[in-house]
Amino acid sequence: MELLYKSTRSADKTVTASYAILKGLAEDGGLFVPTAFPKLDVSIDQLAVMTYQEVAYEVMKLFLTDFTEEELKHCINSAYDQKFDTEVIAPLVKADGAYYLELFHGKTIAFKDMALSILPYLMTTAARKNNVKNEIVILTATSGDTGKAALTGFADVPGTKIIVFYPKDGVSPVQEKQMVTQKGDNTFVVGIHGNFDDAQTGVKKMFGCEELNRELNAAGYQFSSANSINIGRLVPQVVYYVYAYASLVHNGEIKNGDPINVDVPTGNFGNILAAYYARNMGVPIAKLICASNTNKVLYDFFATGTYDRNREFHVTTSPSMDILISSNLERLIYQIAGQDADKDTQLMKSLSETGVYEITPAMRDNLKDFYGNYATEEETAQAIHELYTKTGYVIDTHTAVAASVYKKYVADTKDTTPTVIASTASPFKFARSVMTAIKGDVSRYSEFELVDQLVATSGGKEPSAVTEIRTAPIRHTTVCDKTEMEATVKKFLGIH
Ligand SMILES: N[C@@H](CCOP(=O)(O)O)C(=O)O
Repeated sequence: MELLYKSTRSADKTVTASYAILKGLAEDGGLFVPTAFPKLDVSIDQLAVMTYQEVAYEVMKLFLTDFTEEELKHCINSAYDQKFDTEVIAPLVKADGAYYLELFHGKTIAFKDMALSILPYLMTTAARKNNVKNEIVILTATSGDTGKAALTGFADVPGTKIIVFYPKDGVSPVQEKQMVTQKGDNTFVVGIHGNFDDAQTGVKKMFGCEELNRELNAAGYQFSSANSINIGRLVPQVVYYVYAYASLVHNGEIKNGDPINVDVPTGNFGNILAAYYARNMGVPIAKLICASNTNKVLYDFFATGTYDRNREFHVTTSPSMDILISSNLERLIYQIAGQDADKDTQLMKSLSETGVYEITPAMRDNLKDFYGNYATEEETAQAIHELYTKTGYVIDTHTAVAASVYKKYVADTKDTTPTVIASTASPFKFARSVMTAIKGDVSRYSEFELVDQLVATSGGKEPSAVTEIRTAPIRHTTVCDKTEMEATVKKFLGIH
């Protein structure tokens, strides 16, 4: 049966999956959502003996129904074969009573690779299916991880250009070096004087600007997105939650049907939303634990029902989560409002005009499966230190936020349901913060000296993503004000 998509902000128009992927964001500014959640049509026992690629097909075929079996399998195999440094693409590591789902074994050592390895294939297939003649310009905002993963995925992909905006002073040194050394004639990287929210707002503004889109089309271009606002980013992320559950069953850690909790370090709300989608497909996920850093806008939202971004923005040691406007929350809002596009539009208007919205008591009732909490900077470092001291296992700062919140969750609820913590990035991306947490003051060492120390401390191997950037030449030096993003895009594309 064909699954169609509609915008969170308009009730009537439906589009195909491939169209939604091509557009990235709906014309009315809303996010594309499936008109219904498909249910898994194979059993968990069957999934438990499948490879990651096979599970990916079983999940994605239900969402991307206008892709043929051959097209989808080609996309999946091209994305996941030999691009990950472990045999198991998303291994589960048990440590201190939780299961860490390591999602960082792709080329850029962050969970974004799980979806951005496949998005370019989905995008080019979608372009072919929809007879797109324009070149697709992938506009991306990043707080550190999406940028490099998207650049790597789209570099030199024919028919595409990719432009990434990142906060100049808001990412880790490794994250920045990964991006500014990116090769590929179709890649553009821009540091902005502003934070991630400024970058994301600027990108969304360009998507919605009719005049700019007209000029772009006249020059033979059209925009799309590599952020999780694009449904083509979200669907591949659903896969690893299905896979994690099936793996726990396969490994005898749980029995088929037993509930699990999922705990996700959260910024733009895409990763935890993917777990929510997996739950709606039939995966027995009990609680969705939303872990924030000191930018705790989501914690406050779950606690009060009011979303309020009018607050101080903190630059933290988990920079990928330094976000006050969590775009994907809109998809959840739409769902808990009973798929009411008018209600969603009203709340999003309030968010953009005042920075605040409040959901109704009925909507709050629909949030019962979520638990929100946050970790301070001190608690984040403590989580890394404690886990390392107890088990020798080293986690990055974002995963540590989730680990710390998991402790709070257990203390609050006494719930002992097996819990999967999404381990979203390699500790090597945040060597300074991780080594500081483990060893104390390491300010006298350079970033790469700390990488060396981390190899010794973790007993691991330096990821090739880090080795590559040690000596790689800087290729991107553009920096602009947050108000100059559109002009910068036009300059790159030669539009005057
Ligand atoms: N954490 C992100 C911010 C953008 O999130 P996305 O999942 O919507 O791409 C980053 O690392 O850039």
